Amino acid sequence: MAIILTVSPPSSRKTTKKLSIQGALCAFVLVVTLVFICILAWNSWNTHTAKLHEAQTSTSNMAKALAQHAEDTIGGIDNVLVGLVEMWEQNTRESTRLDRLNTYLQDRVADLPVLDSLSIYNEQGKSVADSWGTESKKIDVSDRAYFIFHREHVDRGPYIGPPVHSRYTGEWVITVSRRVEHANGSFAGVALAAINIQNFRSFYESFDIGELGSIALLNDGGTMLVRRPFDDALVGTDMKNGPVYQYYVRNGPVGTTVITSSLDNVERIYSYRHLDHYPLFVSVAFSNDEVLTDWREETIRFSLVSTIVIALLWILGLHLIRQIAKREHAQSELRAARDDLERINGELAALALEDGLTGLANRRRFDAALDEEYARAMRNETPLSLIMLDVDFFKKYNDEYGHPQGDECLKKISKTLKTASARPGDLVARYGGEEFAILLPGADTAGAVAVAERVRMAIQAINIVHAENVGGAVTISAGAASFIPFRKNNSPADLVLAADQALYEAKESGRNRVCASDSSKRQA
Ligand SMILES: Nc1nc2c(ncn2[C@@H]2O[C@H](COP(=O)(O)OP(=O)(O)OP(=O)(O)O)[C@@H](O)[C@H]2O)c(=O)[nH]1
Repeated sequence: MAIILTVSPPSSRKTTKKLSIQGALCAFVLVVTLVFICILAWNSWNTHTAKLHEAQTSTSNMAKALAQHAEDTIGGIDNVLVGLVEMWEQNTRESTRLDRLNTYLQDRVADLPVLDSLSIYNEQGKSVADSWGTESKKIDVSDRAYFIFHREHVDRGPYIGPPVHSRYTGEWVITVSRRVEHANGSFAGVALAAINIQNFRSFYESFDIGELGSIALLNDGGTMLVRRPFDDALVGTDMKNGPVYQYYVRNGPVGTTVITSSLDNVERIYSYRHLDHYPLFVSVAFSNDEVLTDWREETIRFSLVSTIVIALLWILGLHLIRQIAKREHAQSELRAARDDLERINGELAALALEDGLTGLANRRRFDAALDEEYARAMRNETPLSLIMLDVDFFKKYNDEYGHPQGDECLKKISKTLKTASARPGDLVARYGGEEFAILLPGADTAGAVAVAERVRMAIQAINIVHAENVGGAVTISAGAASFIPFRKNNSPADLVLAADQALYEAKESGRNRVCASDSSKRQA
């Protein structure tokens, strides 16, 4: 027998469910990725802001410290100048005093390493006393800005001039000077302190401001006094139009801003501070690029790690999605296979209880049905009847017409048996060979005999030619038996035996007839 297995396609509901699980997983991975990227961006932005803020705080603190340094330096020197002016004005032109003054100047310069020289010039600009000694007597400073300023201004305050090359050493110096007056208030000369800018340079070099950072000391007129990185050409440069000076002019004595330098085009975070008592201001700057170097490297590192993590997440997610898809597919195939198997099992079970030739219940099913009905009849105390039928002279039929024809004959008889015993609870079975059984639950002997008689006549009526039989057509003999199991206290086998004995009696008494196992026999 060929069994055709058909696999049912997965239902659309399952497909939708599968898609929704995969979609949810996809959405989850996407959300995790986006959250990850947002956290990374947020963290990066925070670090960026913190780094800039940190740099601003550092430059601001440094500007304050350097302004204080300049303040203290200039202040200390100015104090010396104040004393010097006082000493000179009170002891003018006393040669003995001049010697003492020279020594005093040399001692002060020795006390203050930041000082390059201390000197006093008369109203013609000629040196009259200085820390260098006699050689300096030839020096004439009448053309210097500080000399002209004091000659033309009665202001007694300190004057900080633009950087100049020292006429003693040729080095760049920053000059701090005060006016000296005669007793009548007329101009008597200038007391001058020269600061070698190398001192400021060395001091500024000691700070860690990176490769591209800068420190500058400017006067209020925008003239560059000292700058790190040092460039000889920049000393004394007018920076009035520079962005830092312009920002200072607009925003007051203290400030921090990001500006691209007009000198080297480097973008820097600038903090500047004006000195409290002198017309100078200091600016400190860190290169934006250098400030953000660590941040940039960290961001690149984080981004790389995050990219790897996200890639792994996606690989894992896609792998999971594929696994789920495979599992869903396998499950739907399994379900389909199980359904098919159940269906086939049902068919096989039916086939296992069916007679292959006639399609009637087979012997196994008959035995099971007999036990079942027998038990029920016992419970309900109802009668159970059995008809055993046998084709008359069937051996002769086979001999005459051949075995295949005999099969056809059995099929026709089976069909007739089925239609002739039409009650729903009746079971027609092929008992074996050319012998049949009809189980009639609820039927008593009379009913069973009636059914058997009806069947016998029906088979005779289909008139299957059987030359060797009496009447020339196929006939059957039947034996009927009926029990009420409870009362009789017998077994199913007893019912079969009783029906079989009645059948034997029918055969013995001439065939083509029905016999009952009890006294109520009837002849066809
Ligand atoms: N064609 C065919 N013959 C079968 C089948 N089963 C049993 N037979 C034959 O049925 C015949 C039964 O012969 P017997 O038992 O001698 O009985 P009978 O010839 O019918 O004689 P009585 O029963 O005494 O009337 C045997 O020849 C079996 O080979 C079947 O499935 N197909």
